[in-house]
Amino acid sequence: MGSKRINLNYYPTCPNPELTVGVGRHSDVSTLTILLQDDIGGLYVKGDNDRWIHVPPVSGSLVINVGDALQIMSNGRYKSIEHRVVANGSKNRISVPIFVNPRPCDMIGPFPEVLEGGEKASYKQVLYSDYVKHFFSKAHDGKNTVEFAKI
Ligand SMILES: O=C(O)CCC(=O)C(=O)O
Ligand SMILES: [Fe+2]
Repeated sequence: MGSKRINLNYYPTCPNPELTVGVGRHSDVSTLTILLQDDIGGLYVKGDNDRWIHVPPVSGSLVINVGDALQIMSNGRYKSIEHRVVANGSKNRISVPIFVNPRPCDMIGPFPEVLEGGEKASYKQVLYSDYVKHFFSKAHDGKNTVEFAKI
């Protein structure tokens, strides 16, 4: 299913990383994101107790992040991961995320198979392009975008 989008992210050295937002906290709108990062580091995910956990670069490995579309389609079984990027004080950083997305024209909502045992839907059907438009209509705001699809 769907469309793929590849971004090439370049984070130049930042003399005052503590005063700068690399990428603000957000969850991706994808189903899954496959991320290649170089050896600099700076990606953090939100863990239990709202603690930020650094995702250390591991040579030859990819980071797989769950996105909002999969959270919605799985009726919350899989939770999208909130993450952010902190700039580096002495080195440039590059990352290459591949966002595996539904197609813009797809309606997304909990899969019928997920609800067939009588589970109540937590999300409504939304046009994926509307969901993405909503995401880009505002500043990054943690996991608030998914509220757009909440019942
Ligand atoms: O640079 C990274 O490690 C992550 C970038 C990111 O979160 C994004 O492009 O959505
Ligand atoms: Fe992201």
